[in-house]
Amino acid sequence: MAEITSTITQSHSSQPKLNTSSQVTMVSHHNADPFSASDDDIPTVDYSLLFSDNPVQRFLALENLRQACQEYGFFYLVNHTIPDEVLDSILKGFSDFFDPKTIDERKVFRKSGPSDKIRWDLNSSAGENREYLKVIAHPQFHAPSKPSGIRKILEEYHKAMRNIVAGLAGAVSTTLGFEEKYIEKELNLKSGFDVMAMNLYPPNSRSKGVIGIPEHTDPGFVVTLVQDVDGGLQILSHQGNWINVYIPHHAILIQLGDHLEVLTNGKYKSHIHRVIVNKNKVPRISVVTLHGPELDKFISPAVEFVDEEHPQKYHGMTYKESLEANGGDDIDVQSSLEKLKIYV
Ligand SMILES: O=C(O)CCC(=O)C(=O)O
Ligand SMILES: [Fe+2]
Repeated sequence: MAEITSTITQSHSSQPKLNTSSQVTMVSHHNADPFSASDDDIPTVDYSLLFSDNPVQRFLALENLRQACQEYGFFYLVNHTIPDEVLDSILKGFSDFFDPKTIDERKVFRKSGPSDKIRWDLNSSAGENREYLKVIAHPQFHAPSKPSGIRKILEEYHKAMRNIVAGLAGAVSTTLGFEEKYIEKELNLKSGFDVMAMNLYPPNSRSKGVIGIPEHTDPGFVVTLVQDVDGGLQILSHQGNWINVYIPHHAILIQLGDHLEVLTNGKYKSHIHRVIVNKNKVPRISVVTLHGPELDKFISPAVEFVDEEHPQKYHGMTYKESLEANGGDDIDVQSSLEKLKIYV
């Protein structure tokens, strides 16, 4: 792609003047990578300090969480209480699950209808390059039974992650100035609808294009993500620049979901992200959980976030309606944030 740039020259008057004739220069962008991203910092939140008995420590940790939610919308969670072995075993478990030799066994989970509880697919095209398994993990837990042990590993991981998310809901409520149970009640997280996606991205040598998963935001309260190796997850910041994600070993990436954005009338936002696979030498596995509200819960901006200065920015919908608003079904959870937004 080439771009014409004009040069600004100083004329005799003190006003700058646009020179459109002889000094027009051609700037070539043939080598510009449209998927490049910066290595800007992503905030880190210490989970254990959010519950510290030391009031000063707790206050500072909550303030750090508030800034991470308001100024970024995504952060690394450390000291989070999930044992390293639980994280290692889910990543190892899915590395075994995605064994290329057993691909035919996974095909039984190909889409069979809108009420699938487990779904598998393999996309290998210019627009998306990943193999994935999705399961509905809450309120009822579903999992494949092979390879042996995978169900137990998945269940243990999901249970531990739900505990963390319940703690985060309390802490995030506090940062918004509410009592700890606020988000839990507004979204009815106890009966929340959780979907897990285990993704396998190919190395660049086996990819049909640069995109692992195209740009999107995710519905729900928060998304939790763990991975085996760094490689290609990028998030679009508030400022509009793409940032590479490098998750510290055994940390969890937290991304705020669309329905926290709706509930807070845009104070805490979800962020567009994508996965780019063109630099990966090895395959990459991620385990992503969308922790959602109860399906029948109607979610709209809470009155506390709406006033003359902050008019209502989103329509209300039940969680189920919003998942289906873009033609997705329950397990194929699709963001419908654009449909929820009120444009004035
Ligand atoms: O695998 C990743 O890094 C991101 C996956 C993702 O965004 C998703 O499954 O919603
Ligand atoms: Fe996502």
